[in-house]
Amino acid sequence: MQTSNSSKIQLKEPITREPFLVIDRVSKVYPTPNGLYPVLEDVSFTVYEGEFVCVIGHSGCGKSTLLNMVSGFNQPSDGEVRLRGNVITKPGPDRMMVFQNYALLPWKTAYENVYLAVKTAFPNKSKAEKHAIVEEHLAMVGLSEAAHKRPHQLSGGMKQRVAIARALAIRPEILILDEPFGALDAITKEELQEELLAIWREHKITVLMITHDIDEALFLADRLVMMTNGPAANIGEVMNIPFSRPSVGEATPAEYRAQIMEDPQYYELRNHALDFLFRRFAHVE
Ligand SMILES: Nc1ncnc2c1ncn2[C@@H]1O[C@H](COP(=O)(O)OP(=O)(O)OP(=O)(O)O)[C@@H](O)[C@H]1O
Repeated sequence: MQTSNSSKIQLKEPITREPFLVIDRVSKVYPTPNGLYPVLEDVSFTVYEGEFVCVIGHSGCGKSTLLNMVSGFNQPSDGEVRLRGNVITKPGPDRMMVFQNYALLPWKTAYENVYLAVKTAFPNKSKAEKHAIVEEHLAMVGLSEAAHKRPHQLSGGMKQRVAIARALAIRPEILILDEPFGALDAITKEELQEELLAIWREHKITVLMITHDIDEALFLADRLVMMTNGPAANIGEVMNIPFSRPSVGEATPAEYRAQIMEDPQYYELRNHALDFLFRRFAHVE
């Protein structure tokens, strides 16, 4: 376990040591009727290519603010965020975000929702190429059969699958997930976690994901970033999650979940994160 975000972190499967996404001394201050409100202060963190990083912290500590600065929807008051060395100043197709509330166009089918994003991102591709990309990504999330349904005809889990397919179809450099499974029932949530892990291990995408669920983070992430409470929140600790994920063909994500849940270390890590959130940085209203 890391006790400082500045110390060297031992990755279990380093894909490259080149920094990929760098959050560099970022602070954010919001103007409010009662004066300036410092949400984040001097936050630094590096994500490596192909990593799956989860961010956890109490409500209002600034997790969405931080991810919105990575997506480019929000700007730091101080410091900068860089992707492959380029400072992020606005949203771009290299960073796709998926939200808790799906954000699908209700009058368009699942297919059309994905197609529209593909058309916007790849205007020079032929119709056949765009069609192939849409089909591939709907199949990736198991939605080929439901391609022609509109959002109101889809369950919450299916809607979130469309949102994930839409984000991945753009082939982003990094997938940014803001509590994507927070609104789903427990069984659907586990199914989607397993699908996301399968997609991650097959396609080796880089993922940055907010969650409120420690078990979700232990199942999915390489590292868990634990935020302190605001105002002026920072990274309190970065937990290295040491479980080696099985390669494709070795074990399914569901079997992997069963394996780690039999490992005593799982409960040590879980208790450590719980202690961080509910004792060391307990939320005081
Ligand atoms: N545009 C804004 N103007 C003023 N204050 C804001 C603005 N956006 C967010 N805040 C405040 O900044 C703080 C952090 O908000 P943020 O949404 O980033 O937190 P969070 O950790 O993602 O919370 P949650 O887990 O509830 O989604 C909160 O106190 C929020 O009220």
